[in-house]
Amino acid sequence: MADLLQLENVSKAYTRGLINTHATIALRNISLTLKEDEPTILTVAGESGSGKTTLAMLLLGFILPTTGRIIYRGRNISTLYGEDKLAYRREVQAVFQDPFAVFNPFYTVDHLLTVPIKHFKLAKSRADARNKMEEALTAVGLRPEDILGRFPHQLSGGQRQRINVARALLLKPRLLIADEPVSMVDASLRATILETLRNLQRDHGVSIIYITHDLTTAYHIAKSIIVLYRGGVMEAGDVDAVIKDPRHPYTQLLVDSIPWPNLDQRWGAQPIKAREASGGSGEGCRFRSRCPMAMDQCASEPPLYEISRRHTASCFLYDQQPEVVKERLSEMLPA
Ligand SMILES: Nc1ncnc2c1ncn2[C@@H]1O[C@H](COP(=O)(O)OP(=O)(O)OP(=O)(O)O)[C@@H](O)[C@H]1O
Repeated sequence: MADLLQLENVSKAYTRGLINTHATIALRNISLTLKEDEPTILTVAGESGSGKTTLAMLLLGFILPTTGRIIYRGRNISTLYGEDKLAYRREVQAVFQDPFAVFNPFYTVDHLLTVPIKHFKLAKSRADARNKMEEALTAVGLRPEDILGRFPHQLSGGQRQRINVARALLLKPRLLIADEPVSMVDASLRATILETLRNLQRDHGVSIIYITHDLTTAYHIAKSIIVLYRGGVMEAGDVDAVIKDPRHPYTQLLVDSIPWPNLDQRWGAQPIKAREASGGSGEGCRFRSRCPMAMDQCASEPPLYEISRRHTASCFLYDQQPEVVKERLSEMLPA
């Protein structure tokens, strides 16, 4: 089976200074393979400075590796020119962290979507262009009639990020580099965007490299994971296995640092009672020992766990302040 993408011992050093040169090794000896006929979601996880964005920049061809090769469908990307380079630019798309940054506030959404259509000559006529925009918006769960004609400030952060995904989808990419796509989006919208990405992989055959510092969202959507630390791969494998049973101390640290409200903690005189103890099953949730919600009683609004494999990342309690957790739990749990 042919490889879609292959990284062979890729390293990247940034050098500065002319006489006393100083090098920062941002990535060292990274190797990975994605198969062409098996669209998948691979997470690249790591703390700040571990080399994640450098990897994204390399994959998008914005910078060149210092050593090693990036092979896309059999071709070294640093040797692509002309039509081949254009095809690579079309087939490998990106969604970045900031859903606001790519929008020009003076233009409507239509403009953002029309530019790639024109640049890559994707449509034969205006009507065809309009159909393609509508198809892409529908594929990411947006209603074209609600979205087209609007200015960026008239949209929510989650809508803007899904429009970014739709823009990528217009180009029928084979590979999507999603660099922290949900980190600037409200917690309640994260699951929707992650679900959109998963649909892209499942229904449109797009492979996704999902870059994040957040292991819960990685666990949520990815099949496999590589964990970066100071530019090197610390651990790699099936996401379930790596997160449930991290072998490397750094991965253990990352897993242990997943924030979660301490439900043993007492606020005031009243202990927080686990709903599990009062009959809920909690089945299906990885954090059921820590979360008081049973799956059928999970109070995420809307009940996001339904679209997630586990309701960890999408649980609205996930990254709330203790005061909010206290308030919401007291509303939901029996006294
Ligand atoms: N243009 C550059 N010149 C010099 N050093 C750089 C440059 N870009 C990144 N670095 C360094 O390379 C290392 C990896 O940076 P990178 O941005 O890839 O990390 P990251 O994991 O994406 O971090 P974050 O999550 O904070 O964005 C860091 O030590 C960073 O300081």
